[in-house]
Amino acid sequence: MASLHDDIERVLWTEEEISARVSEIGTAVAADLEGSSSAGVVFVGVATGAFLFLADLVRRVGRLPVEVDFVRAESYGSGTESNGAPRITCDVKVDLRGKHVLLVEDIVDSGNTLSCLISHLEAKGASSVSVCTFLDKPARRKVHFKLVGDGKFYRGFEHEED
Ligand SMILES: O=P(O)(O)OC[C@H]1O[C@H](OP(=O)(O)OP(=O)(O)O)[C@H](O)[C@@H]1O
Repeated sequence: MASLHDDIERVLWTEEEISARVSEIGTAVAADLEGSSSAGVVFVGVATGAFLFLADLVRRVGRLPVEVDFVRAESYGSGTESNGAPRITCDVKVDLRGKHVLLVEDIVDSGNTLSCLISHLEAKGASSVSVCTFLDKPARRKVHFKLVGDGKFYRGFEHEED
């Protein structure tokens, strides 16, 4: 079985840099969502890519009470180009009505997946939808997404290369 490390061409950020950045985001998210905690805060990870970032983030939000769930959206075939029509193949189980959702991604590229998932979570009754992505590639954006309510956009790192 291939190792996760077999695909790594070069290191962009060290473990220490990533850890420090995730701590900064966790602190910011906790401060922003503290006042919303009585309504309920749900972190929704986009499976499967976001699972490690989500786990790291949850450990960095201090005492903010959060529920955790996952959603899966499939937009890529065997290649690396989005086909523009993500399909939700595994949905959240938590009741999102009236709650504040933080959608946690590993990468935002074309924006197709995010746009689809934000609409989906809004339709499930979330009163706000924020987004937190480990990596953002704004130069590759094809779809502009709109956050819900007083939702915010958090990014760990920005990268312009393919
Ligand atoms: O902005 P977009 O162009 O929509 O691309 C971003 C999406 O693509 C990747 O998921 P992928 O479909 O590769 O699934 P995976 O996380 O299970 O690998 C990534 O995890 C995002 O969900």
